[in-house]
Amino acid sequence: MRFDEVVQTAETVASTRSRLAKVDALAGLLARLEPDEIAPAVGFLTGKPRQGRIGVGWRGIGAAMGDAADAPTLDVLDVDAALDRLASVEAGTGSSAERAGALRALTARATAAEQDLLARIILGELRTGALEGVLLDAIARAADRPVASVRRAAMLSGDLGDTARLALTGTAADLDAVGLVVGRPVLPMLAATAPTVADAVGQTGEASVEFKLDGARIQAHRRGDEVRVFTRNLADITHRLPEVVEVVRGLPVESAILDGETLSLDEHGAPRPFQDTMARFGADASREAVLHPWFFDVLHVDGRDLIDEPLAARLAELERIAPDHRIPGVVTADAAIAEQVSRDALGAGHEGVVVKAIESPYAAGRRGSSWVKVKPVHTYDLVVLACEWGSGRRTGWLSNLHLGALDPDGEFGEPGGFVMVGKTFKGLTDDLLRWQTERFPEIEVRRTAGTVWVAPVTVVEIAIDGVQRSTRYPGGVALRFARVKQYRDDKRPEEADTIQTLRALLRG
Ligand SMILES: Nc1ncnc2c1ncn2[C@@H]1O[C@H](COP(=O)(O)OP(=O)(O)OP(=O)(O)O)[C@@H](O)[C@H]1O
Repeated sequence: MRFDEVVQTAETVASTRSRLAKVDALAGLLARLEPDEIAPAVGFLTGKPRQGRIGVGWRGIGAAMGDAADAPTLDVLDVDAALDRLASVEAGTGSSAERAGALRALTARATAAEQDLLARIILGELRTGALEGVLLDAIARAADRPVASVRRAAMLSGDLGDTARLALTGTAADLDAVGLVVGRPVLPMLAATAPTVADAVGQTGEASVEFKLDGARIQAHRRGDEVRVFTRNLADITHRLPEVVEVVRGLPVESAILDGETLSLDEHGAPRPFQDTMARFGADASREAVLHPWFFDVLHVDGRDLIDEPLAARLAELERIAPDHRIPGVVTADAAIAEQVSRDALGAGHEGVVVKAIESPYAAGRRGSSWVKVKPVHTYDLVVLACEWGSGRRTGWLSNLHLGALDPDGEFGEPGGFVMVGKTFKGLTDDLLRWQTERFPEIEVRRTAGTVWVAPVTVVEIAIDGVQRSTRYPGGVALRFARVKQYRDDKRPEEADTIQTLRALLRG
């Protein structure tokens, strides 16, 4: 298939608000793909190429976008092969020139619309949070399979392209046979939010009310002596967490998949700031903080998949295999007892609680209502749209952040775009100022004397005291007393909080 057909479908999907029309366009495209084109095309549509990170940034892309071809000639497999070449350039002397050459060879054959999509694929910058859900429907439609089967396979394999290929080319039984594989990460189950613990328990009924530790999500897989640890986004960080690997290797099991949180504690056992934990996940990992794993779920033990078992059974297994590494919590249906757990959690310096329906299965990759988090401090994940140069003590540093909330349906602009809701320079440490002054020019899209506008790819967690109506900002809402808590490298922009969530606070 011509790459241009993928471009046109992506344009159709972006230009309509109708979910049905999006599914129609995508299902039509999927049905026309050859088997070996399916996984690459799904990678193009979701901005997550099969090859993973390509290693070309904004500057590299800008430099490679010369004259465009008049007519489309590229095939899906041409682009896939070119991305293979780009991704396989080894870092080292001459690598950027080699990458630039390979990229220019590709873009020279692309039309202007194709170049545009290529840039966004390579930067992984497609706004596709909502699109993945639509794609699941489209795959189900094109393959004539139940959406539930497609979703389950996608969540358990963590790979939408592979799932599409299997759905479209295999039998229904092949799709249903996709299960957990020890060593292959599963999309984690996520939590909804409630304003109070009583509301949360009202929603779940009898629940495991657990401390919500403010660390980083980990998924640990063990087979024999081999242990692998993955992040919330399924990146393999085994080599960064030797202490966690040791703990998992010491458990009395042959194989297991565990879900939990890791964080560092100070000498009194109180949690250290989230940044200390995240520093260990980053490229310049320091070894100062020792990380402890705390597990709250178990998905597999010794050949048995547990994801369809009720939480009560999974917790019993967890107690059996890792009693010393369980997250603190209490099983109760009584709101007063649950409130006490929350007070204990906050008293010990943690974020709040997660209230989990005791009968619920593990819904991989879903933010359902079986898990409900309650955090007294309001924090929201927003996206940096621009940054202003500081003054006074901050002269020479990029300081004041322009913050945007996700607008998934384009209620205030382009679907999947971001709506500005406020600015802040509060809460920024010198380390963060230094980091953003280095980082933002790398993702700059334009600048004026005082401000650098950046690609909307950086997620930052912001604490606020509330919101107020605004005539200045297009979404009609502005943050009150916003301050930076931390950058969330483990979140993608399409996972940011939405403008609708912030607007709902106006009513609250
Ligand atoms: N006991 C617990 N059970 C589940 N998740 C927990 C627990 N303690 C801490 N967490 C963390 O809280 C998160 C649950 O909230 P959610 O599913 O909304 O993820 P999130 O989008 O990363 O949220 P947040 O930004 O609040 O951490 C998990 O991803 C996990 O990292």
